[in-house]
Amino acid sequence: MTSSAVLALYITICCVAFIISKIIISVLLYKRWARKRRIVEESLSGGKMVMFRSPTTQSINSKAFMKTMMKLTNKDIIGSGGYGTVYKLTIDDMAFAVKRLNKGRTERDLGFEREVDAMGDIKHRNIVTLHGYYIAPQFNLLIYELMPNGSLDLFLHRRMREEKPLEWPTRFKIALGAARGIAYLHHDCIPHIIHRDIKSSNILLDQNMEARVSDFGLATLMGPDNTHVSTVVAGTFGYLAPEYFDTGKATTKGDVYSFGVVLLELLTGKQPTDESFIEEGTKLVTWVKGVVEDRKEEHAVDSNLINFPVDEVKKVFAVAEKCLEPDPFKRSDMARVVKMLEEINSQKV
Ligand SMILES: Nc1ncnc2c1ncn2[C@@H]1O[C@H](COP(=O)(O)OP(=O)(O)OP(=O)(O)O)[C@@H](O)[C@H]1O
Repeated sequence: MTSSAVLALYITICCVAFIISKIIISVLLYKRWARKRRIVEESLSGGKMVMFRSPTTQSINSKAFMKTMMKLTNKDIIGSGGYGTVYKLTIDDMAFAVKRLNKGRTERDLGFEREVDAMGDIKHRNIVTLHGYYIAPQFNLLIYELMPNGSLDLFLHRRMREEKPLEWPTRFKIALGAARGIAYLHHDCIPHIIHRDIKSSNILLDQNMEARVSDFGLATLMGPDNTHVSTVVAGTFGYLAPEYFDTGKATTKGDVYSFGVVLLELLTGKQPTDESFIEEGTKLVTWVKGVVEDRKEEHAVDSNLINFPVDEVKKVFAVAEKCLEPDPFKRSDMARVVKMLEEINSQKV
């Protein structure tokens, strides 16, 4: 074969290979697109979307919402917990936090039902708003308002180096707001609601750093004549009231204890399960108790707090102690806790 014939053969082979590879890539891309479309259609077909009526959501089209939902990727994840993954979803310039719970494990399905039952009717400035939900054969979604400042634990314990620590007035505002939210659940909702998982990662912060109680996956509705609800022990280690381990009974006083632990986090900047406590064979609640008894509260205050009103901080330590009273009958209820914090607030100079 002449050299020009060889060259022509090479060029032909290259062209054919190029065209075949293009065809293969196109087929693969088409298959991927078709699979995605099928997933969207399947989830849209068997599912039911419910949006609660509100000025924010009335213009939202469920199909468009679900299509946007299906396009979310790992980049859109803003958090994840024991029950699901939380994504940020923006549609028509409105931002939502969408919690996706894969179906299959009964406790997750129960968590979803509890959350919808407990939160469906709640409207309170210190409780995160549930805008709606979606039920499909493979998964469930909970659609919340997005809290731009994330959760309190991020600010207290998982802060980036360059971020400023929370100042005392903000900490106090968060404490009072969270207390009002929990008191509303205990005293004003009918039936009363026990949250059962009060902790700093379930206190979210809006654009003004106002506290909003969230995550009602363990919440329990209390019948009108009940004082407690018997359950298996659930909740988060470090926040559970001592009597809960013995009795397995969820009561509003259990939430008060957990709120006391959150107050200690705000005051000391320490996590209830801080490694240093485990090494010393103690825990945050016991350590603070000793410090308060010795009247040395200043030594326990978060070292990130440079300027703080000593008297006010001591009074908040005293409120925390009332929440952490080991005997639930002697422990204050949430209405009393709000009152004590409001009194401290009104005495500010
Ligand atoms: N409405 C929201 N707005 C902004 N961020 C949110 C919202 N809801 C949840 N998040 C973020 O997602 C994280 C996970 O929330 P989720 O309620 O699923 O779990 P958790 O409370 O952290 O843990 P667990 O479920 O194990 O108790 C939160 O800590 C928070 O940072």
